[in-house]
Amino acid sequence: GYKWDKNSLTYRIENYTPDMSTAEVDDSIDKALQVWARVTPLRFTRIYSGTADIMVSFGRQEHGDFYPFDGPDGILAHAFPPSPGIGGDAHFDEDETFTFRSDRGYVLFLVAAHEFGHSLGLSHSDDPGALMYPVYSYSNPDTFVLPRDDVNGIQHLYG
Ligand SMILES: CC(C)C[C@H](C(=O)NO)C(=O)N[C@@H](CC(=O)O)C(=O)NCc1ccccc1
Ligand SMILES: [Ca+2]
Ligand SMILES: [Zn+2]
Ligand SMILES: [Zn+2]
Repeated sequence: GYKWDKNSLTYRIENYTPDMSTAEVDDSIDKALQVWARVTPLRFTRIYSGTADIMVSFGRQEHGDFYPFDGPDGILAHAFPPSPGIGGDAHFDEDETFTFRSDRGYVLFLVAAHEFGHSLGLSHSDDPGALMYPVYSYSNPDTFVLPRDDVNGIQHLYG
């Protein structure tokens, strides 16, 4: 389908990047989901075993689907639109350097928030200020506000 037919979704962090502490990864993923929960009826519950709607993992090159990663830079991550199975899952390229708050490397919170947009059914935006714009650009995670284009997009699906 093009959207989830339920508002309560589960997520599971399957593995961790060595670039950050586990607490920083957990916080980045949680905050990235909150970005979308704040403007929709969607609610996210973390589970620690079994299959979640949104399975979060780090991998490099060939990592189990037909979309191998490409080494440092280029593709940073990808996520699958809503559906059973791999739908909703978000994969992060382990050959990137992910960071918590620094502008050196890619801020995991920002990349994850973008990927979860895809996990919820959003495509890319042509608005250069949008989170769903195809190319990453650094912004301070502490002052991040979801741009209007993205709010409109997600509320069009789940508003
Ligand atoms: C064709 C897809 C698989 C490209 C892939 C992407 O959009 N994933 O959601 C990706 O990693 N795009 C790069 C840019 C690129 O490959 O040219 C990116 O920076 N995506 C992550 C991103 C984009 C905007 C804001 C935050 C994070
Ligand atoms: Ca890459
Ligand atoms: Zn993948
Ligand atoms: Zn994308």
